[in-house]
Amino acid sequence: MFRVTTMVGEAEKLEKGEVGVAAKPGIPQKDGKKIDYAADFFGRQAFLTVSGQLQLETCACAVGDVYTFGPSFRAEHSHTSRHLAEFWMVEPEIVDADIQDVMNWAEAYVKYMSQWLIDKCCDDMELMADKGCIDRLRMVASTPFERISYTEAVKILEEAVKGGKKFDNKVEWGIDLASEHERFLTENEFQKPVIVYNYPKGIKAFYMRLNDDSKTVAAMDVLVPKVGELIGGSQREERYEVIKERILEMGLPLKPYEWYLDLRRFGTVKHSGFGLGFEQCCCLRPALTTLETLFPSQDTQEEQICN
Ligand SMILES: NC(=O)C[C@H](N)C(=O)O
Repeated sequence: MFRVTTMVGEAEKLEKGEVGVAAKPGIPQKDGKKIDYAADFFGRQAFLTVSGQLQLETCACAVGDVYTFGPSFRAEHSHTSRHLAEFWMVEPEIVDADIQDVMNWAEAYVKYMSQWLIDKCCDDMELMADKGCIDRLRMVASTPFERISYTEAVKILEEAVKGGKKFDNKVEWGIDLASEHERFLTENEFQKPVIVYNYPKGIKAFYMRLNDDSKTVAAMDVLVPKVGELIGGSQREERYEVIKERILEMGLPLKPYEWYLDLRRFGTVKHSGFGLGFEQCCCLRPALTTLETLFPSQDTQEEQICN
């Protein structure tokens, strides 16, 4: 019934220089206003989706709870243990759900998968997994996840720094948490999965619902030991005027989002969703600690191009 497609028309306009790219920092350019794909992440023009979320919101508003499971792409080098240029993501979109509901769903889902693996694959894991793996899964399946706001998370990290803990990345309210901070929270501070919610609006996407303080958005990340971020999600901004303002505030053009804005313009419903990184999820399980070891044929920056 539904297929996520890339916005080829928009990409063509970008290539012809019909969309003002000059205003966008970080996009390589040639001849003044055309995009220089040779200097871009994949070295040539590529049509890749980072998420099916916006289209999925349309489906959810029409037919109720929905999900997709498919490939997603990020312009991230695959040279570290945590990033892949291509990965698979499970993305549910849930109607009549707020940030509390979506945190409950995410926690229940991770617990369910962990328990399922314990019940069905214990023998396999005993054969191939590291020693702590089954215990880790049991802990994830049975322990209530800690829930802290981003502001509380920053306070904990600042206290740790005062106490002598050294991080490579700066800890400051308003800056995104780095992997090392996320792992500190889940592995050292709480020693169990942690859900961090209410992030500063400046570091999150325009579609996340603005909180009453006008500084934070109803976003949440689920962090788990050994992996860091496993899930990212949010309550979606359903108020037409507010989301329009957020798009403009982030320097994005309104035109490509008109169809998305229609979902608010002509009446709407409270809804929320999340994305679970499938490869990250697999790292929680067996003894494989890097994403590359899990997927021998995974696509990297050099290899990945969809024509
Ligand atoms: N469906 C989601 O909320 C996931 C989010 N759009 C992402 O790409 O990470």
